[in-house]
Amino acid sequence: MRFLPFLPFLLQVQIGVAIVPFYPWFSPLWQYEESLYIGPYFNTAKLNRTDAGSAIAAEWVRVAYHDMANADVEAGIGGIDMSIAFELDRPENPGQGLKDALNDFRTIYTPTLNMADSIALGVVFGLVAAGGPLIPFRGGRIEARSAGPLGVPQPQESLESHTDAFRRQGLSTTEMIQLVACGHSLGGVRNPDFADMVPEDGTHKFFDSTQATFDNNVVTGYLDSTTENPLVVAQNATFRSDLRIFNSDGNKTMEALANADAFASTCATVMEKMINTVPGGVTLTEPIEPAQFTVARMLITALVANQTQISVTTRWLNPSSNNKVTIFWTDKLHPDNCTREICSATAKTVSEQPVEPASSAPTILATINPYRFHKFVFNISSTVVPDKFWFEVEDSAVGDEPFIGNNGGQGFTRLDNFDVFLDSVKTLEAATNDSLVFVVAVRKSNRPSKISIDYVDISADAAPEFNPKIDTNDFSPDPSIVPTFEYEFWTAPVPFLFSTYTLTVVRDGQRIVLDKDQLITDRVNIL
Ligand code: HEM
Repeated sequence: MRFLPFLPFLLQVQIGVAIVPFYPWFSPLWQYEESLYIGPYFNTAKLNRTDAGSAIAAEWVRVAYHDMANADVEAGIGGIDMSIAFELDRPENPGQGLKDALNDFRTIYTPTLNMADSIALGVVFGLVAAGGPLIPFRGGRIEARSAGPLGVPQPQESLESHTDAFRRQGLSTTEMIQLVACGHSLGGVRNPDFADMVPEDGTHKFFDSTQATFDNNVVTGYLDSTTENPLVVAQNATFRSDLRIFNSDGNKTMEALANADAFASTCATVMEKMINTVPGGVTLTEPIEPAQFTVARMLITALVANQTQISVTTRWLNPSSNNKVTIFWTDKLHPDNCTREICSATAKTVSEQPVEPASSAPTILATINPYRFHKFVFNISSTVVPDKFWFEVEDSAVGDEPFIGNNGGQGFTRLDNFDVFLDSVKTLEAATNDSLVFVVAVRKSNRPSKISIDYVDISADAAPEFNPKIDTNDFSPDPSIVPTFEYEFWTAPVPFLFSTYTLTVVRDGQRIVLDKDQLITDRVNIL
């Protein structure tokens, strides 16, 4: 499977006097930005999973710490790299919570937003969703392929062993106290995992009374001795690791965290340090900022009357009330016929945030960064070969001249000028069958020799357990679907449980790879 080249640097555009980041269409940076601020990959409905007892955010934060905790920063070994997926049978990693968290990330896997980056993003989303601070997200983590060394601290260990472990992780004693207090703001201790501390079958003892809210009650309850945190008040003193850690500097650090604002900003700093701890040789991107202007969801449909329908959505940050967007395109075969008047369309529908279901983390991020979406739906003749799209945004924030959204000068192109596109997906009405049929439209005048789909199979038997697996199927012409004037239709089966896919088109010995974002369809045909 081939993906577009990685661009670790930050590109910029000027809006009025402000310089804002720009992420090229379909680049990994563009995918990170979409994941962070809109969330089509990182399905945040998972934050509302109800089978956990603890807040989902607690599971996401704990899995990140357990992934990072065996790091040896000086030796450049370990960090956030998903090695935890290979370490779940160790006594230092007990609990269904770690597995459930990894399962959440596995089902949204893409090669860019891989398991290691998802573990880090889970902390960003988890904290915000629990009312905590927004920490910057950098992408670029690399997945481990095997287990790392032992090294996750356990409650029965001594203070000295904890201090050593945190030093190995690159954290001072003060940072150890801060990170433990911040982490233990969420969730608690579970009976099946630590029956010595929580003896009643199937129960939890939370670290504080607000286990789903990221606040400093865990600190204030400890300081005024009202806490029921099992790691402070466990009957068996051996398990009181939080107590030993919290008072290891005479409570100086805990007293500073008693101020709610100081707690939020300190936690943002140490949690960011935690998720940015990566193995030597891994370079993270700059923090992913909200883009000023971006384009998503280009849907293409072959209509019977020799027309192709295009639907595409743009997103504009901090819109003024007079904000208006127009789309333009070129026609590769008949450029002279394609004037500004003929080859342009205005937005059909306009929507403001929030676009995601209530209470999901991207909604919160989007509230901080208000967007306006413009959706275009228009038809062009199927004989047109559109090789470039661009947008003009009129908005008083950018002055009298419109902002030209042309993807850094390249235009928004599809690599194959609409010669192959995903037209629809066939499925059974009840989602009980085990495969879908992908239908691609193929321009008859430019038939490829081969079309295949690589998809990430996330069915439960992937091995190792949380490691997504990539499978390939070939398309073949399907005479049961009536061709249009320009297009015929090819089909290939894909199992229900996939997270992402790319299409490879081979023509004249050349391979063109289109990824999922260039291959979206809203059309689902019932078989
Ligand atoms: C000496 C260090 C630490 C020890 C001994 C320790 C110990 C524990 C224990 C025993 C549990 C209960 C787990 C279960 O019942 O399944 C727990 C839960 C948790 N820990 Fe820690 N922890 C430490 C550091 C941290 C750090 C640094 C973080 C994050 C920054 C963290 C985040 C969490 C979270 C969020 C939970 C709740 C999980 C849930 O409710 O599902 N811990 N910890």
